[in-house]
This record gives sequence, structure tokens and C-alpha cells, in this order.
Amino acid sequence: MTSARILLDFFRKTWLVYLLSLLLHLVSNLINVYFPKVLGEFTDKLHVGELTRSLIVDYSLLLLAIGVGHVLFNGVAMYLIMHIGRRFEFLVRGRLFRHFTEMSERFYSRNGVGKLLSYFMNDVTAVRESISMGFNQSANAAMLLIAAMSMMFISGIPVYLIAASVLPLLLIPFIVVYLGPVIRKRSLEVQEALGRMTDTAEEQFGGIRVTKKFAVEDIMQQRFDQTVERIRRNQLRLVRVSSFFQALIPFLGTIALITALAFGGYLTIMGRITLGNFVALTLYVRMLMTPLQQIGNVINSIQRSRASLERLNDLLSQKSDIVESDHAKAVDLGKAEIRIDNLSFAYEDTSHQVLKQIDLNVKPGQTLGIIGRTGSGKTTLMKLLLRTYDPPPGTIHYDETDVRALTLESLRSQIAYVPQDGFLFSTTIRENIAFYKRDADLDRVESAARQAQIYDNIVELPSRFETRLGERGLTLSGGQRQRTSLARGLIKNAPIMILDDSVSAVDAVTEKEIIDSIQKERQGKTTIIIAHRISAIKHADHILVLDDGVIIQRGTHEELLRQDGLYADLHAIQEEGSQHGTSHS
Ligand SMILES: Nc1ncnc2c1ncn2[C@@H]1O[C@H](COP(=O)(O)OP(=O)(O)OP(=O)(O)O)[C@@H](O)[C@H]1O
Repeated sequence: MTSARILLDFFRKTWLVYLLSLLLHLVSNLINVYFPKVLGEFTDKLHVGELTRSLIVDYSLLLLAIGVGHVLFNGVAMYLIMHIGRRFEFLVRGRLFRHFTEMSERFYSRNGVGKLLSYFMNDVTAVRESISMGFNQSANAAMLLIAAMSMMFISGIPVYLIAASVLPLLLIPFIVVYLGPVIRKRSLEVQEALGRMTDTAEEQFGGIRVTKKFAVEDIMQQRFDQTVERIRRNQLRLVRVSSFFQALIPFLGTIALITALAFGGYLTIMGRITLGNFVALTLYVRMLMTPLQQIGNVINSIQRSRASLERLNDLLSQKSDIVESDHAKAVDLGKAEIRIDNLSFAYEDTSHQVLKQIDLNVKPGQTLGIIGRTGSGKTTLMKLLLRTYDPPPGTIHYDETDVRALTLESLRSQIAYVPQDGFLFSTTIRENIAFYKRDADLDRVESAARQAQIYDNIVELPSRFETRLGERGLTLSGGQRQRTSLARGLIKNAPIMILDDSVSAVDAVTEKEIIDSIQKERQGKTTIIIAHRISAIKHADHILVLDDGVIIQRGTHEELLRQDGLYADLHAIQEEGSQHGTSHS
């Protein structure tokens, strides 16, 4: 979908409303341009002494009727378009959101939250202003121009006088063509700077607690000031050119008025036009000045919104790099063996291989433990199993099916992935746990909470499972958050479960209870546990030791202990630590 399509699709649905509004603008201005004509006739009557009291009343009532008619038609014409502009915002924001949900993790690691928010806020609003307020003002100005010119002809004002008075206004299109692209380019820079500011602000508010603990408010302030300063510089560059542009348009209006006064005044003295026509002419030119000034604003805002439309275009034309193949099929992962063959992987834009020649088989129902230094590639391996990133073709299979040939729905609905710092939403604990299945019974939620050893903590909260979490679950401690997120994974009861360092923030006793309950509950189902503590994985059927992307050891706990290697070293260190802990306590 391109940005042109956003508007095209929208206009295709709404063109009738636009047409109706245009007609109403025309009618409203046809009524409006009677005003100078009536005043001109009034002046002529006054001039030749034909004005009577009853005529004064008649003229006053006529002018009142013109005023009321103009306001009524103009009001409805504007309302229709403003209304439809809001609808545009609603539709495009919905479309953007849908698009965002389709994008892969790579997209989100490249685009900050602030930048994405600015699409929703600044860009959509900028386009909406053009197609609603912008349309109203330009339709009004164009219809007024047409109506006023026609009325001047009808009133008998000579064509050459009209042409001379309106001529300066004809320069406007040339100015627009010349300055428009400059304004658009500078607007784009402003929008991008605004996006960066939202990004920085989002990050800084998110990390405000860290900032405060480290007492580095000044450094953060400086960083933010730099971002804001960039916006100011870009905005000033825009303001310089757009102010010049906006001032130029009314200046041309003033030239037109001076021409009408000088040339029209001369022709009146010479008796070539009536005094009434002269008054009407100057009023018409005056009448055109405000809408023309508005056209200046509109053109500015159209240039700005074109920049926004380009940004939306770019965004919406980006496709997710994780695409389901046309022949993708659903596989029952409950019975599937996970097979990894000679898998090597490097993230885009880096030459460093995060995983090197990984070979692995996990039979259905087995528990696999993975341990390894931080940064050794454990999470990356899981991301590839979940196809958050695409592994090279032919390297990961579920039974005979390449992971890339599986439907994304079947893959992700059958794997419960519990990350280290599970994000909790600002809603109730119950909804956070039953995230996958919002209508799950309370019994199911409670049982998952028990398995994750978080039940006792939850029932102590004021509204138990209905307690609402503050922003990002801040009312829970790190360990409680982790266990709530674990309960969210457990309730899914998926054929494959991946615990990615999901019990790192709990004490050793609780960890043992969690692991025991997982072992019991997940009998016959495949479970992969990544941990830094051997105690969390020692019961696994098979254990891998990863180091710098390479499997350096594999086997059961007992087998690995018999080998001389990292596993035995880690075990010795951790045992020593726990004995120290026990002897101190
Ligand atoms: N999106 C990414 N783009 C580029 N490099 C990445 C990305 N994610 C991770 N890496 C790099 O890949 C390497 C492995 O990271 P990974 O998260 O898989 O390690 P890990 O073993 O899970 O570490 P930990 O135990 O600390 O969680 C690291 O060097 C990391 O910097």
C-alpha cells in the first residue's frame, strides 16, 4: 500500500461528500458576492439622491439575508469536510496499527517507539489538516474568486479593469511552484526531528528511575536539549521560507487593491464607471485578500503534509522480513522433533557469526537445557526456532518441515516463549496471565500462578488477581514480575515451551520449586530451559553448553560433570558459592 493509495482509497469512498461540500462553498460564495454589488447599488442611489427610508430598510434586510445565507451554507460545507477529516484520522491510525503488528522484530529494533508514535500523532494530523481545513479554505477561496469575477462582469465593471486588478494575483501559482519544494523538504526535516525528540523523550521517561539513581539528570537534560535544539533549528529554517511565502501572498493582494483604487478611481473621475461600481470593485478585491492569504497557509500546510505523506508512504511500503510462504502448512508440534542442521547465523549489518554450525535434535517430550556465557547466542537460537529472525533455509526443521515453510500462526501458537524480562501490561494480573486466552477461567489462571510460585504473592495484593498493575507492572518486584510472566507462559500449556532465563530473578529455593512443578506439569511435552544456574537445568534429558556461538559440550548432567570443561567448572564455582551461602547462613 502506498501513500498515494491511502488518499486515493479515501477519496474513492468520500468524493461525493467533497463534491457536495464544493457545491455548498460555491452557493455560499455566490450569495456572498452579492454584498459588494448591493452596496454598490446603494452608493449609486445615494449618489443620485434616490435613496428613501424604506429603501434603506430593504437594503439592510437584503444584506442581512445575504449574511445569513452565506454563513449557513459555508458552515455546512465546512462541517462536512471537518467531519470526514476525523474519519480519515481514525482509518489511517487503524491501518498503521495493523501494519505495525505485522512487522518483525528487526523493524522494531530499527525504529524507536517515539518515532513510531510520531507517525500516529504528527504525520496523520498533518495530512488530515490538509484534506479537511486545507480543502475548506482552498475551496472557499477558489469559489469566491469565480463568484466575484462573474459578479464583477455582471455588474458591468470593464473587463480590462478587472484584469488589471486581478493580475497580481496570477503570480501566486509561480511562487508556489518555486517555493513549494523548499518548504516541503524543510518540513520533512522538522517532522524527522520531532520523531527523534519523541523517541528520546520516550526513552528518557522509560529510564527515569535509572537516571535518578545515578544522579545524571544534567547529562540527560543536555542530551534532550540537543534534540530540542535540532528541532528549533529546523523549524527556524522552515519558518524563514514559509513566513516569506505567507507574507508575499497578501502583499500581492495589496498591490491588487492599490491597482483597483488607482485605476478604478481614475476611471470614476473620467465618468467611465459609476461610483457604485468603483465601491463594489474595491470591496471585491478586499474580499479576495483574506481567502488568498488563507491559500498561502493552505499551500504551506499541503507542502508539510506531503512530507508527512511521504513518511507514511515509506513506512507503509516497508514489508515485514518474516513472510509466510504461499504453501505454508500447519504442523502439530506436539509430535514433532526439532532438528537443527549445521546452523550458522549472523545478524544483518554485522559480520560476526553469533551461531556457528549448530547441530541438534530434540525429540518430542524431551527437556533440553542450555547454558553458556552471556552473549553466547542462546536467545538468538530461540529467536530462530520461533522465526523471529529467519534462519538460513534448510537449517531448522520441525519433523520434515522447514521452519520457514510453517504457518506463523501454527508455529507461534504452539510455542510458549517466556523471556527473561517479560513485559507486563497496565491491566489486571489476571489479564496479564491469561494474555493468550483472555476468557480463561479463574481456576486456570490460579493454577498457572501456583505452578509459577507467584500465587501466594498475588493473593496478598489488595484485589488479588484483579489488581491492576501500574505502568509496566511497576507495582511488582523483579522476581514477581518474572514469575507472573512465567505463569503467562505456563497457562498456554503449549506443546513446546521455552524458558529463556525466566527464573534468573528468583531465589534458589523458589527456583527449585518452580522447576519441580514445571517438570511435573510438562511431562510428555517439549521444554527448553535456558539458564545461568546449573540447578535449573540439571534434570534435563539433554544439556548443551554454548560458548561464542559454538556447542562446546553436550550430554546429561552426569555425563557433563565427568568431562573436563566449562560445565564442570561452572558447577564447581556454583557449588562452592552455594556452600558458602549455606555455611554463612
Ligand atoms: N538484534 C541484534 N542485532 C545485532 N546483534 C545482536 C542482536 N541481538 C543480539 N545480538 C548479539 O548477538 C550475540 C548473542 O546474543 P544473545 O542474546 O543470543 O546471547 P545470550 O547467550 O542469550 O546472552 P544472555 O545470556 O546475556 O541473555 C551478542 O553478541 C549480541 O550482542
